[in-house]
Amino acid sequence: MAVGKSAIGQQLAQQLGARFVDTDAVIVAGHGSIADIFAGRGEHAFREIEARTVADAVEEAEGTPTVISLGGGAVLDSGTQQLISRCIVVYLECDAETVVDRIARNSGRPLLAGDAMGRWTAMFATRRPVYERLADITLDVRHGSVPELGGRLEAALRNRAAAKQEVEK
Ligand SMILES: Nc1ncnc2c1ncn2[C@@H]1O[C@H](COP(=O)(O)OP(=O)(O)O)[C@@H](O)[C@H]1O
Ligand SMILES: O=C(O)C1=C[C@@H](OP(=O)(O)O)[C@@H](O)[C@H](O)C1
Ligand SMILES: [Mg+2]
Repeated sequence: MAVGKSAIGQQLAQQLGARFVDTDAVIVAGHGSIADIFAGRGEHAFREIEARTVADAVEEAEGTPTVISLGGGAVLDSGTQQLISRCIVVYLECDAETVVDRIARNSGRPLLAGDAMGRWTAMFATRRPVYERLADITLDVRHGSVPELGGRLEAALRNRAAAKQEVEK
C-alpha cells in the first residue's frame, strides 16, 4: 500500500499508449468507497469483489496492451495468483521509510487505520514472500519521481522482451 502502484501504473500506461485499469477504482465505481465496503460488508466481501474485478480486468486485457494496477492485497488470493501468471507481473519494492509520510495522511485504506506504520510493516512482512514469488520484474521504487520510475519500468520491460527474444532465437 502506498508504494506507487496506481501512480506508476498510470504513468507507464501513458508512456506506452496502453489502456490503464486500476482495479480499486473499478471497485469504487461499482460498489462505493473501499472504506464503506470494509465497514458495511467486511474484508471478506471486499476480497470477493476484488478477485472478480481482477479476473474481469485480466480477461478484458486479452489482446489489448493494458497496464493493470492491483490493490496490495489482491495477489493473496490463489485464484488471482493463477490468473496473473499469464501477465507480466511487476513488483514495486519499497520500504516503510519511503511510505511513512504517505500513510500518515492515509485516507481510504481501512487496513491502515490506527497505527498505520505498524500495520503497514506487519502486512509487508507477511506479504513480501508472495510478492517476490510472483514477480517477473522487481522495481526498486524507494528513490525517484513517478515519471522517473515510469521510465525505469519501461526500460526494464524492454530489456525483458529483448532477453526473451534472444532466448527464442
Ligand atoms: N515515487 C513517488 N514519488 C512521490 N510520490 C509518490 C511516488 N509514488 C507514489 N507517490 C504518491 O504516493 C501516494 C500513494 O501512491 P499510490 O500510487 O496510490 O500507491 P498504491 O497504489 O501502491 O497504494 C500517491 O499520492 C502518489 O502520488
Ligand atoms: O493492501 C491491501 O490489502 C489493500 C490495498 C489498497 O490498495 P493500494 O495497495 O493501491 O493502496 C486497497 O485495495 C485496499 O485498501 C486493501
Ligand atoms: Mg493503488
